[in-house]
Amino acid sequence: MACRSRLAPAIRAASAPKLLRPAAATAATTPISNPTPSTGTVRCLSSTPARRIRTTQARRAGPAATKFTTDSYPEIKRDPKFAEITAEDVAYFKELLGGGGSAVLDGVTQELAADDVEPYNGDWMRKYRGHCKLVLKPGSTEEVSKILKYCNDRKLAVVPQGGNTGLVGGSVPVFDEIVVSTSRMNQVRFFDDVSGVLVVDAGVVLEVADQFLAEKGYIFPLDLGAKGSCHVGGNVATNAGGLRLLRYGSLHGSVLGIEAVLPDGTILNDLSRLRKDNTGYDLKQLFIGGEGTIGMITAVSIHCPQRPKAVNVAFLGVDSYDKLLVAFREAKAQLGEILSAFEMMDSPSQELLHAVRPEAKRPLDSGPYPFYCLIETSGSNADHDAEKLGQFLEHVLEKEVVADGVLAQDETQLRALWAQREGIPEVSNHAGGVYKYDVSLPLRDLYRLVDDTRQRLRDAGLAGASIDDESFPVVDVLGYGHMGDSNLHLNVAVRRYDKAVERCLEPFVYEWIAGVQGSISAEHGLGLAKKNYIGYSQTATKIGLMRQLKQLYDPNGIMNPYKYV
Ligand SMILES: O=C(O)CC[C@@H](O)C(=O)O
Ligand SMILES: [Zn+2]
Repeated sequence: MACRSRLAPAIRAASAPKLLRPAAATAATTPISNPTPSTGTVRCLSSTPARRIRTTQARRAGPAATKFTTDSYPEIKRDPKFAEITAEDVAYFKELLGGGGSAVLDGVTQELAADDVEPYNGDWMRKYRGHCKLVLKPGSTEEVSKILKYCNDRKLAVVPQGGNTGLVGGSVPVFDEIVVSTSRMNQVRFFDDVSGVLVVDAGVVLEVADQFLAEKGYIFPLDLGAKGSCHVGGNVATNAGGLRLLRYGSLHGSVLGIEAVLPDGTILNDLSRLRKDNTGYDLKQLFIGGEGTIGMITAVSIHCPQRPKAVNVAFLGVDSYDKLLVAFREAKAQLGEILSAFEMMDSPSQELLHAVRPEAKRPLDSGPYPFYCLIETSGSNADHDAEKLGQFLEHVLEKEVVADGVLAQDETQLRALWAQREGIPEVSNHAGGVYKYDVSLPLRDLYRLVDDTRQRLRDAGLAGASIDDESFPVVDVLGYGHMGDSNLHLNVAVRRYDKAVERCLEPFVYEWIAGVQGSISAEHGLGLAKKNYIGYSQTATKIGLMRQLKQLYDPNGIMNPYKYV
Protein backbone atom coordinates (compact mmCIF):
# COMPACT_ATOMS: atom_id res chain seq x y z
CA MET A 1 0.00 0.00 0.00
CA ALA A 2 1.64 3.19 -1.18
CA CYS A 3 0.75 5.24 1.83
CA ARG A 4 2.31 2.81 4.24
CA SER A 5 5.72 3.30 2.82
CA ARG A 6 5.23 7.07 3.00
CA LEU A 7 4.16 6.84 6.60
CA ALA A 8 6.92 5.13 8.43
CA PRO A 9 5.92 3.93 11.85
CA ALA A 10 6.52 6.40 14.58
CA ILE A 11 8.87 5.74 17.42
CA ARG A 12 7.15 6.79 20.59
CA ALA A 13 8.76 7.10 23.97
CA ALA A 14 12.47 6.79 24.47
CA SER A 15 12.06 5.02 27.76
CA ALA A 16 9.71 2.17 28.46
CA PRO A 17 6.76 3.11 30.61
CA LYS A 18 6.72 1.96 34.14
CA LEU A 19 4.98 -1.32 34.83
CA LEU A 20 1.84 -0.52 36.70
CA ARG A 21 0.83 -4.08 37.38
CA PRO A 22 2.49 -7.40 36.84
CA ALA A 23 1.84 -8.66 33.36
CA ALA A 24 -0.80 -11.34 33.08
CA ALA A 25 0.63 -14.30 31.26
CA THR A 26 -1.85 -14.19 28.42
CA ALA A 27 -2.98 -10.59 28.29
CA ALA A 28 -1.19 -8.27 25.91
CA THR A 29 -1.93 -5.38 28.21
CA THR A 30 -3.10 -5.02 31.77
CA PRO A 31 -6.87 -4.81 31.99
CA ILE A 32 -8.01 -1.94 34.14
CA SER A 33 -11.70 -2.69 33.93
CA ASN A 34 -13.58 -2.61 37.17
CA PRO A 35 -13.62 -6.18 38.45
CA THR A 36 -17.19 -6.07 39.70
CA PRO A 37 -19.84 -6.88 37.11
CA SER A 38 -22.04 -4.08 38.39
CA THR A 39 -19.85 -1.47 36.75
CA GLY A 40 -19.97 -3.55 33.59
CA THR A 41 -16.86 -4.20 31.60
CA VAL A 42 -18.86 -5.77 28.78
CA ARG A 43 -21.85 -3.88 27.56
CA CYS A 44 -24.41 -5.11 25.17
CA LEU A 45 -24.40 -2.43 22.53
CA SER A 46 -27.63 -3.35 20.89
CA SER A 47 -28.14 0.22 19.75
CA THR A 48 -24.76 0.33 18.07
CA PRO A 49 -24.09 -3.05 16.59
CA ALA A 50 -20.57 -3.85 15.59
CA ARG A 51 -19.91 -3.05 11.99
CA ARG A 52 -17.84 -5.37 9.97
CA ILE A 53 -16.48 -5.28 6.51
CA ARG A 54 -16.67 -8.44 4.50
CA THR A 55 -13.46 -10.37 4.80
CA THR A 56 -12.95 -10.61 1.07
CA GLN A 57 -12.97 -6.88 0.79
CA ALA A 58 -11.08 -6.20 3.96
CA ARG A 59 -8.21 -8.53 3.35
CA ARG A 60 -7.25 -7.24 -0.04
CA ALA A 61 -3.52 -6.81 -0.21
CA GLY A 62 -3.47 -3.21 -1.25
CA PRO A 63 -5.75 -0.27 -1.89
CA ALA A 64 -8.69 -0.71 -4.20
CA ALA A 65 -7.98 -0.36 -7.85
CA THR A 66 -10.26 2.65 -8.11
CA LYS A 67 -8.44 5.26 -10.11
CA PHE A 68 -8.09 8.39 -8.09
CA THR A 69 -9.30 11.15 -10.28
CA THR A 70 -9.17 14.89 -10.23
CA ASP A 71 -12.94 15.01 -9.77
CA SER A 72 -12.69 16.85 -6.51
CA TYR A 73 -10.36 19.49 -7.89
CA PRO A 74 -11.81 22.94 -7.98
CA GLU A 75 -12.29 24.22 -11.52
CA ILE A 76 -8.89 25.72 -12.33
CA LYS A 77 -7.21 26.67 -15.55
CA ARG A 78 -3.50 27.08 -16.04
CA ASP A 79 -2.62 30.74 -15.61
CA PRO A 80 -1.20 31.95 -18.95
CA LYS A 81 0.97 34.52 -17.18
CA PHE A 82 3.35 31.70 -16.23
CA ALA A 83 6.09 30.82 -18.68
CA GLU A 84 6.64 27.31 -19.99
CA ILE A 85 9.90 25.64 -18.97
CA THR A 86 12.48 25.65 -21.74
CA ALA A 87 15.67 23.73 -22.38
CA GLU A 88 17.60 26.88 -21.39
CA ASP A 89 15.89 26.89 -18.01
CA VAL A 90 16.85 23.28 -17.44
CA ALA A 91 20.42 24.04 -18.50
CA TYR A 92 20.55 26.91 -16.00
CA PHE A 93 19.35 24.75 -13.13
CA LYS A 94 21.59 21.90 -14.14
CA GLU A 95 24.61 24.14 -13.95
CA LEU A 96 23.45 25.70 -10.68
CA LEU A 97 22.74 22.43 -8.90
CA GLY A 98 25.41 20.31 -10.49
CA GLY A 99 23.35 17.15 -10.44
CA GLY A 100 21.05 17.84 -7.52
CA GLY A 101 17.70 17.45 -9.26
CA SER A 102 15.85 15.53 -11.91
CA ALA A 103 14.09 16.86 -14.93
CA VAL A 104 11.69 15.67 -17.54
CA LEU A 105 11.24 17.97 -20.47
CA ASP A 106 9.03 17.27 -23.45
CA GLY A 107 8.76 13.70 -22.32
CA VAL A 108 12.50 13.15 -22.42
CA THR A 109 14.16 12.52 -19.10
CA GLN A 110 17.21 14.65 -18.68
CA GLU A 111 18.98 13.05 -15.82
CA LEU A 112 20.33 15.40 -13.23
CA ALA A 113 20.05 12.67 -10.61
CA ALA A 114 18.60 9.21 -10.39
CA ASP A 115 15.17 10.30 -9.19
CA ASP A 116 12.07 10.43 -11.26
CA VAL A 117 9.61 13.34 -11.11
CA GLU A 118 6.53 11.19 -10.64
CA PRO A 119 6.50 10.86 -6.85
CA TYR A 120 6.66 14.64 -6.59
CA ASN A 121 3.58 15.08 -8.76
CA GLY A 122 1.16 13.17 -6.58
CA ASP A 123 0.22 13.00 -2.93
CA TRP A 124 0.29 9.80 -0.87
CA MET A 125 -3.51 9.49 -1.03
CA ARG A 126 -3.23 9.52 -4.82
CA LYS A 127 -5.93 12.12 -4.92
CA TYR A 128 -4.03 15.07 -6.31
CA ARG A 129 -1.86 14.85 -9.36
CA GLY A 130 0.08 17.57 -11.07
CA HIS A 131 2.08 17.65 -14.27
CA CYS A 132 5.38 19.07 -13.18
CA LYS A 133 8.29 18.43 -15.50
CA LEU A 134 11.06 19.64 -13.28
CA VAL A 135 12.06 18.82 -9.72
CA LEU A 136 14.89 20.80 -8.19
CA LYS A 137 16.73 19.77 -5.08
CA PRO A 138 18.85 22.61 -3.83
CA GLY A 139 21.46 21.85 -1.20
CA SER A 140 21.65 25.28 0.42
CA THR A 141 19.67 28.43 1.13
CA GLU A 142 21.80 30.28 -1.43
CA GLU A 143 20.76 27.80 -4.10
CA VAL A 144 17.10 28.23 -3.16
CA SER A 145 17.62 31.96 -3.44
CA LYS A 146 19.09 31.65 -6.93
CA ILE A 147 16.31 29.30 -8.04
CA LEU A 148 13.52 31.55 -6.82
CA LYS A 149 15.10 34.70 -8.25
CA TYR A 150 15.48 32.99 -11.63
CA CYS A 151 11.88 31.70 -11.54
CA ASN A 152 10.56 35.08 -10.49
CA ASP A 153 12.40 36.83 -13.32
CA ARG A 154 11.21 34.22 -15.80
CA LYS A 155 7.69 33.96 -14.30
CA LEU A 156 8.02 30.25 -13.71
CA ALA A 157 5.63 28.96 -11.04
CA VAL A 158 7.07 27.05 -8.07
CA VAL A 159 5.79 24.59 -5.45
CA PRO A 160 7.95 24.12 -2.34
CA GLN A 161 7.81 20.49 -1.22
CA GLY A 162 9.01 18.68 1.90
CA GLY A 163 8.14 15.04 2.61
CA ASN A 164 4.90 15.36 0.61
CA THR A 165 2.76 13.86 3.34
CA GLY A 166 0.07 16.57 3.24
CA LEU A 167 -3.62 15.80 3.01
CA VAL A 168 -5.02 18.80 1.14
CA GLY A 169 -2.96 18.84 -2.05
CA GLY A 170 -0.93 21.79 -0.79
CA SER A 171 2.52 20.51 -1.70
CA VAL A 172 1.83 19.00 -5.12
CA PRO A 173 1.77 20.94 -8.36
CA VAL A 174 -1.50 21.48 -10.17
CA PHE A 175 -0.09 22.03 -13.64
CA ASP A 176 3.59 22.30 -14.57
CA GLU A 177 4.88 24.26 -11.57
CA ILE A 178 8.51 23.50 -10.71
CA VAL A 179 8.84 21.46 -7.52
CA VAL A 180 11.57 22.79 -5.24
CA SER A 181 12.25 19.98 -2.78
CA THR A 182 13.90 20.41 0.61
CA SER A 183 15.17 16.81 0.60
CA ARG A 184 18.87 17.72 0.27
CA MET A 185 18.72 20.39 2.96
CA ASN A 186 18.94 18.13 5.96
CA GLN A 187 21.54 19.33 8.43
CA VAL A 188 21.13 20.07 12.11
CA ARG A 189 22.64 23.54 12.36
CA PHE A 190 22.63 24.22 16.08
CA PHE A 191 21.50 22.83 19.40
CA ASP A 192 21.86 24.30 22.86
CA ASP A 193 21.37 21.75 25.62
CA VAL A 194 20.71 24.43 28.21
CA SER A 195 17.94 26.36 26.47
CA GLY A 196 16.69 23.47 24.31
CA VAL A 197 16.86 25.59 21.17
CA LEU A 198 17.30 23.56 17.99
CA VAL A 199 18.03 25.02 14.56
CA VAL A 200 17.61 22.68 11.59
CA ASP A 201 17.47 22.85 7.83
CA ALA A 202 13.94 22.64 6.45
CA GLY A 203 14.50 19.18 4.95
CA VAL A 204 15.36 17.40 8.21
CA VAL A 205 12.89 14.55 8.69
CA LEU A 206 10.83 15.07 11.84
CA GLU A 207 11.75 11.68 13.27
CA VAL A 208 15.44 12.32 12.65
CA ALA A 209 15.20 15.63 14.50
CA ASP A 210 13.42 13.88 17.35
CA GLN A 211 16.01 11.10 17.54
CA PHE A 212 18.78 13.69 17.60
CA LEU A 213 17.00 15.40 20.50
CA ALA A 214 16.36 12.11 22.32
CA GLU A 215 20.10 11.60 22.65
CA LYS A 216 20.33 14.98 24.37
CA GLY A 217 17.36 14.38 26.69
CA TYR A 218 14.98 16.61 24.71
CA ILE A 219 11.92 16.03 22.54
CA PHE A 220 10.63 17.71 19.40
CA PRO A 221 7.43 19.53 20.42
CA LEU A 222 5.47 17.97 17.55
CA ASP A 223 4.66 14.35 16.77
CA LEU A 224 2.51 12.89 14.02
CA GLY A 225 1.93 9.63 12.21
CA ALA A 226 3.97 10.73 9.19
CA LYS A 227 7.02 11.60 11.29
CA GLY A 228 9.19 9.11 9.42
CA SER A 229 8.74 10.98 6.13
CA CYS A 230 7.61 14.55 6.76
CA HIS A 231 10.12 17.39 6.85
CA VAL A 232 10.36 19.97 9.61
CA GLY A 233 10.07 22.78 7.04
CA GLY A 234 6.85 21.28 5.70
CA ASN A 235 5.51 20.85 9.24
CA VAL A 236 6.09 24.52 9.91
CA ALA A 237 4.73 25.63 6.51
CA THR A 238 1.48 23.77 7.25
CA ASN A 239 1.52 24.52 10.98
CA ALA A 240 1.07 20.83 11.69
CA GLY A 241 -0.72 20.11 14.97
CA GLY A 242 -0.23 16.40 15.57
CA LEU A 243 -0.75 14.18 18.56
CA ARG A 244 0.58 16.26 21.45
CA LEU A 245 -0.51 19.81 20.79
CA LEU A 246 -2.47 19.46 24.01
CA ARG A 247 0.83 19.28 25.85
CA TYR A 248 3.39 21.18 23.79
CA GLY A 249 1.21 23.78 22.14
CA SER A 250 1.10 24.97 18.55
CA LEU A 251 4.11 25.66 16.34
CA HIS A 252 3.08 29.31 16.45
CA GLY A 253 4.36 29.20 20.02
CA SER A 254 7.33 26.85 19.84
CA VAL A 255 8.93 28.07 16.60
CA LEU A 256 11.32 30.84 17.59
CA GLY A 257 12.52 31.80 14.16
CA ILE A 258 12.69 30.86 10.53
CA GLU A 259 14.93 31.43 7.58
CA ALA A 260 12.95 31.80 4.37
CA VAL A 261 13.61 32.77 0.79
CA LEU A 262 11.25 35.26 -0.75
CA PRO A 263 10.20 34.90 -4.39
CA ASP A 264 12.66 37.56 -5.55
CA GLY A 265 15.54 35.63 -4.00
CA THR A 266 15.84 37.75 -0.85
CA ILE A 267 16.91 35.65 2.13
CA LEU A 268 14.84 36.55 5.17
CA ASN A 269 17.08 35.66 8.09
CA ASP A 270 14.82 35.55 11.09
CA LEU A 271 16.43 32.56 12.81
CA SER A 272 15.96 34.00 16.27
CA ARG A 273 16.83 31.81 19.24
CA LEU A 274 14.93 33.98 21.67
CA ARG A 275 11.72 33.09 23.41
CA LYS A 276 10.84 36.71 23.98
CA ASP A 277 11.25 39.37 21.34
CA ASN A 278 8.76 42.19 21.13
CA THR A 279 10.31 44.27 18.41
CA GLY A 280 7.64 44.93 15.84
CA TYR A 281 5.55 42.62 13.69
CA ASP A 282 6.29 38.93 14.16
CA LEU A 283 6.80 38.18 10.47
CA LYS A 284 7.69 34.51 10.92
CA GLN A 285 4.10 33.84 11.92
CA LEU A 286 3.02 34.51 8.32
CA PHE A 287 5.21 31.65 7.14
CA ILE A 288 3.98 29.26 9.85
CA GLY A 289 0.90 27.82 8.18
CA GLY A 290 1.49 30.02 5.11
CA GLU A 291 1.65 26.84 2.98
CA GLY A 292 4.57 28.13 0.91
CA THR A 293 2.52 30.87 -0.70
CA ILE A 294 4.74 33.82 0.22
CA GLY A 295 8.18 32.26 0.37
CA MET A 296 10.03 29.03 1.00
CA ILE A 297 11.15 28.10 4.51
CA THR A 298 14.78 26.91 4.45
CA ALA A 299 15.52 26.58 8.19
CA VAL A 300 13.68 26.57 11.48
CA SER A 301 14.64 27.51 15.02
CA ILE A 302 12.48 25.80 17.60
CA HIS A 303 12.23 25.59 21.37
CA CYS A 304 12.27 21.96 22.50
CA PRO A 305 11.13 20.73 25.92
CA GLN A 306 12.83 18.15 28.10
CA ARG A 307 12.02 14.60 27.07
CA PRO A 308 9.63 13.04 29.55
CA LYS A 309 11.16 10.28 31.65
CA ALA A 310 7.93 8.33 32.08
CA VAL A 311 5.27 7.76 29.45
CA ASN A 312 2.07 5.85 30.13
CA VAL A 313 -0.74 5.04 27.74
CA ALA A 314 -4.25 3.82 28.49
CA PHE A 315 -6.87 2.71 25.97
CA LEU A 316 -10.49 2.93 27.09
CA GLY A 317 -13.92 1.91 25.84
CA VAL A 318 -16.69 4.43 26.44
CA ASP A 319 -20.46 4.04 26.05
CA SER A 320 -21.41 7.48 24.76
CA TYR A 321 -20.00 10.75 23.53
CA ASP A 322 -21.33 12.50 26.63
CA LYS A 323 -19.30 10.12 28.77
CA LEU A 324 -16.27 10.81 26.63
CA LEU A 325 -16.67 14.51 27.43
CA VAL A 326 -16.75 13.68 31.13
CA ALA A 327 -13.68 11.46 30.77
CA PHE A 328 -11.79 14.32 29.14
CA ARG A 329 -12.83 16.80 31.81
CA GLU A 330 -11.76 14.37 34.53
CA ALA A 331 -8.48 13.59 32.79
CA LYS A 332 -7.61 17.29 32.70
CA ALA A 333 -8.67 17.79 36.29
CA GLN A 334 -6.92 14.74 37.72
CA LEU A 335 -3.84 14.38 35.54
CA GLY A 336 -3.10 18.06 35.14
CA GLU A 337 0.20 18.85 33.51
CA ILE A 338 1.19 15.23 32.85
CA LEU A 339 -1.67 14.70 30.40
CA SER A 340 0.03 14.69 26.99
CA ALA A 341 -2.60 13.28 24.63
CA PHE A 342 -6.32 12.64 24.63
CA GLU A 343 -7.32 11.01 21.35
CA MET A 344 -10.77 9.73 20.46
CA MET A 345 -12.02 7.15 17.97
CA ASP A 346 -15.54 6.08 17.19
CA SER A 347 -16.67 2.53 16.62
CA PRO A 348 -16.69 2.72 12.79
CA SER A 349 -13.05 3.90 12.84
CA GLN A 350 -11.99 0.98 15.00
CA GLU A 351 -14.07 -1.53 13.06
CA LEU A 352 -12.55 -0.41 9.78
CA LEU A 353 -9.05 -0.60 11.23
CA HIS A 354 -9.59 -4.14 12.48
CA ALA A 355 -11.30 -5.26 9.31
CA VAL A 356 -8.43 -4.04 7.16
CA ARG A 357 -5.66 -4.91 9.59
CA PRO A 358 -6.72 -7.89 11.68
CA GLU A 359 -3.14 -8.12 12.91
CA ALA A 360 -3.68 -4.89 14.89
CA LYS A 361 -5.27 -6.87 17.72
CA ARG A 362 -8.15 -5.34 19.63
CA PRO A 363 -6.83 -4.09 22.95
CA LEU A 364 -10.08 -4.73 24.83
CA ASP A 365 -11.65 -8.13 25.39
CA SER A 366 -15.03 -6.53 25.87
CA GLY A 367 -16.98 -4.32 23.53
CA PRO A 368 -17.26 -3.10 20.89
CA TYR A 369 -18.00 0.32 22.29
CA PRO A 370 -19.39 3.34 20.48
CA PHE A 371 -16.27 5.30 21.44
CA TYR A 372 -12.70 4.70 22.47
CA CYS A 373 -10.09 7.03 23.79
CA LEU A 374 -6.36 6.88 24.14
CA ILE A 375 -4.90 8.78 27.05
CA GLU A 376 -1.19 9.42 27.36
CA THR A 377 0.71 10.90 30.26
CA SER A 378 4.28 12.18 30.04
CA GLY A 379 6.11 13.22 33.15
CA SER A 380 9.34 13.22 35.05
CA ASN A 381 8.42 10.96 37.97
CA ALA A 382 7.33 7.47 36.98
CA ASP A 383 5.84 6.52 40.37
CA HIS A 384 3.94 9.76 40.65
CA ASP A 385 2.56 9.49 37.10
CA ALA A 386 1.55 5.85 37.51
CA GLU A 387 -0.24 6.64 40.73
CA LYS A 388 -2.06 9.61 39.19
CA LEU A 389 -3.13 7.67 36.14
CA GLY A 390 -4.18 4.69 38.26
CA GLN A 391 -6.32 6.92 40.48
CA PHE A 392 -7.88 8.58 37.48
CA LEU A 393 -8.71 5.23 35.87
CA GLU A 394 -10.18 3.80 39.05
CA HIS A 395 -12.31 6.90 39.42
CA VAL A 396 -13.73 6.88 35.89
CA LEU A 397 -14.41 3.15 36.02
CA GLU A 398 -16.09 3.38 39.38
CA LYS A 399 -18.28 6.25 38.22
CA GLU A 400 -19.09 4.30 35.05
CA VAL A 401 -17.74 7.08 32.89
CA VAL A 402 -15.56 4.50 31.22
CA ALA A 403 -16.65 0.90 30.59
CA ASP A 404 -13.36 -0.89 30.13
CA GLY A 405 -9.70 -0.21 29.52
CA VAL A 406 -6.14 -1.42 29.30
CA LEU A 407 -2.86 0.10 30.30
CA ALA A 408 0.36 -0.40 28.35
CA GLN A 409 3.06 -2.04 30.39
CA ASP A 410 6.01 -1.67 28.13
CA GLU A 411 7.16 0.07 24.99
CA THR A 412 5.76 -2.64 22.69
CA GLN A 413 2.32 -2.40 24.24
CA LEU A 414 2.47 1.36 24.21
CA ARG A 415 3.13 1.34 20.48
CA ALA A 416 0.41 -1.21 19.91
CA LEU A 417 -2.11 1.04 21.63
CA TRP A 418 -0.98 4.07 19.63
CA ALA A 419 -1.33 1.99 16.46
CA GLN A 420 -5.06 1.70 17.19
CA ARG A 421 -5.27 5.42 16.65
CA GLU A 422 -2.49 6.10 14.16
CA GLY A 423 -3.55 3.30 11.83
CA ILE A 424 -6.95 4.81 11.08
CA PRO A 425 -5.93 7.46 8.50
CA GLU A 426 -3.90 4.83 6.68
CA VAL A 427 -6.87 2.49 6.24
CA SER A 428 -9.43 5.23 5.66
CA ASN A 429 -9.11 5.04 1.87
CA HIS A 430 -8.80 1.31 1.70
CA ALA A 431 -12.11 0.68 -0.04
CA GLY A 432 -11.31 3.11 -2.86
CA GLY A 433 -11.19 6.67 -1.62
CA VAL A 434 -11.96 9.02 1.22
CA TYR A 435 -13.32 12.52 1.68
CA LYS A 436 -11.38 14.05 4.54
CA TYR A 437 -12.46 16.93 6.75
CA ASP A 438 -10.12 18.19 9.44
CA VAL A 439 -12.10 20.52 11.62
CA SER A 440 -12.03 22.49 14.83
CA LEU A 441 -15.33 22.50 16.69
CA PRO A 442 -16.59 23.36 20.14
CA LEU A 443 -16.12 20.09 22.04
CA ARG A 444 -19.78 19.65 22.87
CA ASP A 445 -20.73 19.85 19.18
CA LEU A 446 -17.84 17.79 17.90
CA TYR A 447 -19.45 14.40 17.35
CA ARG A 448 -22.80 15.79 16.24
CA LEU A 449 -21.15 16.62 12.92
CA VAL A 450 -20.33 12.94 12.39
CA ASP A 451 -23.88 11.84 13.25
CA ASP A 452 -25.45 14.50 11.04
CA THR A 453 -23.16 13.71 8.12
CA ARG A 454 -23.89 9.98 8.35
CA GLN A 455 -27.62 10.64 8.51
CA ARG A 456 -27.49 13.03 5.58
CA LEU A 457 -25.69 10.48 3.41
CA ARG A 458 -28.23 7.82 4.36
CA ASP A 459 -31.17 10.14 3.68
CA ALA A 460 -29.70 10.91 0.28
CA GLY A 461 -29.51 7.18 -0.48
CA LEU A 462 -25.72 7.29 -0.71
CA ALA A 463 -24.96 5.21 2.36
CA GLY A 464 -26.73 2.06 3.48
CA ALA A 465 -27.50 0.83 6.96
CA SER A 466 -24.89 -1.87 6.49
CA ILE A 467 -21.43 -1.21 5.23
CA ASP A 468 -21.46 -4.55 3.45
CA ASP A 469 -23.98 -3.26 0.98
CA GLU A 470 -21.82 -2.47 -2.01
CA SER A 471 -24.61 -0.77 -3.92
CA PHE A 472 -23.87 2.42 -2.02
CA PRO A 473 -20.78 4.51 -2.77
CA VAL A 474 -20.21 5.35 0.90
CA VAL A 475 -18.58 2.64 3.02
CA ASP A 476 -18.82 4.44 6.32
CA VAL A 477 -18.41 7.72 8.12
CA LEU A 478 -15.51 7.78 10.58
CA GLY A 479 -15.01 10.22 13.43
CA TYR A 480 -11.72 10.32 15.30
CA GLY A 481 -9.09 12.83 16.22
CA HIS A 482 -7.46 15.01 18.79
CA MET A 483 -10.25 15.49 21.27
CA GLY A 484 -7.81 17.22 23.58
CA ASP A 485 -7.50 19.98 20.98
CA SER A 486 -11.18 19.99 19.89
CA ASN A 487 -9.95 18.72 16.53
CA LEU A 488 -12.14 16.17 14.74
CA HIS A 489 -11.10 14.16 11.71
CA LEU A 490 -14.28 13.38 9.82
CA ASN A 491 -13.50 10.83 7.11
CA VAL A 492 -16.12 9.65 4.65
CA ALA A 493 -14.76 6.38 3.29
CA VAL A 494 -16.06 5.63 -0.21
CA ARG A 495 -15.82 2.77 -2.66
CA ARG A 496 -15.38 5.25 -5.46
CA TYR A 497 -15.23 8.99 -5.81
CA ASP A 498 -18.68 10.14 -6.66
CA LYS A 499 -19.97 13.58 -7.60
CA ALA A 500 -23.27 12.95 -5.80
CA VAL A 501 -21.43 12.15 -2.56
CA GLU A 502 -19.30 15.23 -2.97
CA ARG A 503 -22.33 17.45 -3.57
CA CYS A 504 -24.02 15.94 -0.54
CA LEU A 505 -20.98 16.69 1.63
CA GLU A 506 -19.97 20.11 0.36
CA PRO A 507 -20.81 22.79 1.24
CA PHE A 508 -22.99 21.04 3.87
CA VAL A 509 -20.02 20.16 6.10
CA TYR A 510 -18.54 23.66 5.79
CA GLU A 511 -21.87 25.36 6.50
CA TRP A 512 -22.36 23.13 9.53
CA ILE A 513 -18.92 24.08 10.86
CA ALA A 514 -19.49 27.78 10.27
CA GLY A 515 -22.83 27.46 12.09
CA VAL A 516 -21.04 26.58 15.34
CA GLN A 517 -18.11 28.98 14.78
CA GLY A 518 -15.69 26.17 14.05
CA SER A 519 -12.82 26.10 11.60
CA ILE A 520 -12.82 24.20 8.30
CA SER A 521 -9.15 23.39 8.80
CA ALA A 522 -7.75 22.64 12.23
CA GLU A 523 -4.32 21.39 11.20
CA HIS A 524 -4.06 20.14 7.61
CA GLY A 525 -4.33 23.54 5.96
CA LEU A 526 -6.36 24.64 2.96
CA GLY A 527 -4.12 23.72 0.03
CA LEU A 528 -6.06 22.88 -3.06
CA ALA A 529 -8.82 20.91 -1.36
CA LYS A 530 -10.32 23.83 0.51
CA LYS A 531 -9.20 26.75 -1.60
CA ASN A 532 -12.78 27.81 -2.31
CA TYR A 533 -14.01 27.47 1.26
CA ILE A 534 -11.83 29.79 3.33
CA GLY A 535 -14.80 32.18 3.59
CA TYR A 536 -16.52 29.72 5.91
CA SER A 537 -13.85 30.35 8.54
CA GLN A 538 -12.41 33.78 7.80
CA THR A 539 -14.06 37.16 7.30
CA ALA A 540 -13.88 39.04 4.01
CA THR A 541 -11.70 41.65 5.74
CA LYS A 542 -9.14 39.03 6.79
CA ILE A 543 -9.15 37.36 3.39
CA GLY A 544 -8.62 40.78 1.79
CA LEU A 545 -5.63 41.44 4.04
CA MET A 546 -4.23 37.99 3.22
CA ARG A 547 -4.46 38.79 -0.49
CA GLN A 548 -2.67 42.10 0.05
CA LEU A 549 0.10 40.32 1.95
CA LYS A 550 0.41 37.79 -0.85
CA GLN A 551 0.71 40.62 -3.36
CA LEU A 552 3.35 42.32 -1.22
CA TYR A 553 5.53 39.24 -0.76
CA ASP A 554 4.91 37.62 -4.12
CA PRO A 555 3.85 40.23 -6.69
CA ASN A 556 4.28 37.82 -9.61
CA GLY A 557 2.30 35.12 -7.82
CA ILE A 558 4.86 32.39 -8.54
CA MET A 559 4.76 30.77 -5.08
CA ASN A 560 2.47 27.74 -4.86
CA PRO A 561 -0.19 29.15 -7.19
CA TYR A 562 -3.80 27.90 -7.50
CA LYS A 563 -3.91 27.21 -3.77
CA TYR A 564 -5.76 29.11 -1.10
CA VAL A 565 -4.60 32.67 -1.70
O1 LIG B 1 -6.12 11.50 7.69
C1 LIG B 1 -6.70 12.20 8.50
O2 LIG B 1 -7.88 12.60 8.30
C2 LIG B 1 -5.99 12.62 9.80
C3 LIG B 1 -4.49 12.52 9.73
C4 LIG B 1 -3.77 13.07 10.96
O3 LIG B 1 -4.01 14.41 11.11
C5 LIG B 1 -4.09 12.32 12.20
O4 LIG B 1 -4.44 12.93 13.19
O5 LIG B 1 -3.93 11.10 12.22
ZN1 LIG C 1 -4.64 14.95 13.11
